[in-house]
Amino acid sequence: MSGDSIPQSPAGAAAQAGHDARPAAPGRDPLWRMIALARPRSSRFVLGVVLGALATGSGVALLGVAAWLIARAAEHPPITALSIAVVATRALGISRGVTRYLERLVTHDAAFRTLADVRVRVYQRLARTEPVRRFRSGDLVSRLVSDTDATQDLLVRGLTPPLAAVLTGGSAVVFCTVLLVPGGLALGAGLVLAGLAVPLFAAALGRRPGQRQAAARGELATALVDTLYGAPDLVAYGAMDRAVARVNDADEELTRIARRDAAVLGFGAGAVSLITGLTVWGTLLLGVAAVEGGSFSAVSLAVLVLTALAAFEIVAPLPAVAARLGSIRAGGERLFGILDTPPEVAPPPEPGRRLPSAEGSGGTDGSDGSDSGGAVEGLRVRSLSVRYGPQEPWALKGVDLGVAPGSTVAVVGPSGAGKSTLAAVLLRFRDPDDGTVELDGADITRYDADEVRGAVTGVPQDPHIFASTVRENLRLAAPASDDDRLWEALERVRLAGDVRAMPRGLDTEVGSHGMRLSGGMRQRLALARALLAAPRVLVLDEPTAHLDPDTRDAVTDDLLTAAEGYSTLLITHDLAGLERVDTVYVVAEGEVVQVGTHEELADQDGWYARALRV
Ligand SMILES: Nc1ncnc2c1ncn2[C@@H]1O[C@H](COP(=O)(O)OP(=O)(O)OP(=O)(O)O)[C@@H](O)[C@H]1O
Repeated sequence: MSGDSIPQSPAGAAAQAGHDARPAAPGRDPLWRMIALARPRSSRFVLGVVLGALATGSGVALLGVAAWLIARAAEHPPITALSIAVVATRALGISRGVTRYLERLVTHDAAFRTLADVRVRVYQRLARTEPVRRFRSGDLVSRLVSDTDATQDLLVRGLTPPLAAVLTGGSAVVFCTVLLVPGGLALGAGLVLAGLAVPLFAAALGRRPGQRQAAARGELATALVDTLYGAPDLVAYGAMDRAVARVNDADEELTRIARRDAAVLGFGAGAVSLITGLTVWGTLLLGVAAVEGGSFSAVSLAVLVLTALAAFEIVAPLPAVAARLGSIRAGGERLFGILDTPPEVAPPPEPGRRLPSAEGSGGTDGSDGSDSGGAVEGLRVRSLSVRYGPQEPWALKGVDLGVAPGSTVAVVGPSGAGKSTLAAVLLRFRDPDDGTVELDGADITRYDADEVRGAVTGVPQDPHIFASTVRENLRLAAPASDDDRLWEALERVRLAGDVRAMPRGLDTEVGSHGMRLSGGMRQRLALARALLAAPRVLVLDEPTAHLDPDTRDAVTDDLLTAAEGYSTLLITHDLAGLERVDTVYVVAEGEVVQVGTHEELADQDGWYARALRV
C-alpha cells in the first residue's frame, strides 16, 4: 500500500487537524478574551464599578462640599445655614471609606474567583498533556503563575477603575458646567487629556516592553530551571559558567525592561500632574474672571476649583494601568497559548462512557455493536496507521497485532520503527489516522483517554518518580491500597527486599525524580505502581532503555515474571528475555515484517535473527 493512499478515519482526521493546527488563534485581542473570562461574575464586577464610582464620587463631593463650607463660613452666616453641609461632609467622609472598602472586597473577590476558574481550566488543559510536552518547564511555570495572574491585574486595575472614572469624571464635569460653563469645559478637556490621551500614549509606549516582559520572565524561569536541574551535567562538562551567564543575560533583559517600564510610569504620572495643575489654574482664572464680571459668586469659585482638583484624583491611576496593558496582553497571549493548544486526541462521541467489562467482551455497554460485534477478548490492533502530520512519513502503516488475555507479546524493531508511536496510540496519547485499536472488542477512540488509561497502563521509558515516599509513589495508582497490598506489589516486582532494607521502609523519601533509587529500582517501583492500578493490559515501553547492560537482563526478567498472568505488551529494541514471551512482532519502518515465537524468528532469515547475532 502506498503510504499516502491510506484513508483517514474520522477520529484520526480530527486529531490530525488538531495536531497540525498551531495553538488556535481565535483572532480576538487577548485583553477582550481575558475580560470575557470574567463573564460568569459580571454582576459582581458591575457592582464593583458602581461602588468604585460611589467611592470616587464621595471623594470629589467631599472636597466640593468642604470648599463650600469653608468659603461660606468665611461670610459668617448663621450656623443653621452650614449644618446640612457639616452633616454632608461627615456622611461623605464615611461613605468614601465604606464604599472604597466594599469596592475592593467585591472586585477582588470576583477577580480571585475568576482566577480560580482560569487556573482550573489551565490545569485541566495541562492534564491532557500536550502543552506539558510543548512548552519548556520553566516557561510553563511562568505561564502558570505570572501570566495567569495577569488576568487578575486586568480585572482589578484595568476594568473597574476606568469605568468608575467615566461615571464620576462625567458627573464632575456636568456639575462644574452647571456652576460655570467655561470652567466645566476646561475640566472636561483636562480630564480627557489626563484620563484618555495620556493613558493611550502610555499604553502605546508600554506595549513593546510589556510584550517582551512576559517572554523575558519565561526565559529567566527556563534558564533557572535548566541550570538547577542540569547542574550535575553542567558541572561535569564545565558548562556551568555559560549556564549562569544565560541566567544573568535573562535577568539583565528583565531589568532593562523594568527600567523602561518605570520611565513610562514616570512619564504618565508627570503628565497627569502637569495637566492637573494647568486645568486647575485654568478653572481658577476663568472663575476669577467670572467673579469679577459679577456673574459668579466667590463661594462657587472655591467649589469649582476644589471639585476640579479632586476630579483629577479619579484619573491619576489610569496611565499606570494603561502602561501595563502591553504586559497584561502578552501574559494573556501566553495564557491562551496553553488553553488553545489543540488536543492530540479527538474527544469521544459520548464523553463519560465506560468501557465494557472484560467478562462481557463487548456488547454490554449498550453500544451500537460496531465496537463489540465479533468481539475478541484482549487487545486487538487492526490495520493501524499513524503519522505526525499530513506531509510526514507514516510512523505506523497497516499494523495488525493482538494480545490475548494473559499472554505476553513483544514488539521489537530498530530505532525509529514506530514502537513508541504504537505505545502512544494504545495509551490514547494519539489517535489512529486509520485502523482501530480494540480492547475486549471496544474501539478505544470511543472512550475518554482517562477511561482507556485506567484499563491500559504500564511503564514508560522514563517513568516519573515523585519526590515523595515509596508509599505515596505507589498509592498514586491506587490511593485506597493498604500496606499489605503495597508490599504484595513490591514483592511481585522484587523490590520488597530493597525497601525493607531502607531506613524508613515504605516511608523512605526517594528524592526528586527518585534520585535516591537506582535505575532498576525506579523501573521496578514504576511497574509495582502500574500493577496496583490493576490494568487489563500492561504496556511496558522500553522499560530497560536507560539501564546498564548488566542490570537490564535481570530487570527484564523480573518485570516479565511480575507481569505473568497479565495481558502484557513489551515494546523493546533489546532482545534479551524474549524466549519467555508468547509472540514476537518485528516492526521496521512502521510495518510488521515478522511474527512468531522467539525460536521461530531466530531460525528465520530476517531482522530478528540478524539482531540476535549482534
Ligand atoms: N512527535 C513527533 N513528531 C514527528 N515525528 C515523530 C514524532 N515522534 C516520532 N516521530 C517519527 O515517527 C517515527 C517512529 O518513531 P517512534 O519514536 O515511534 O519509533 P521507535 O521505534 O519508538 O524509536 P525509538 O526506539 O528510537 O524510540 C520516526 O520516524 C520518528 O521520527
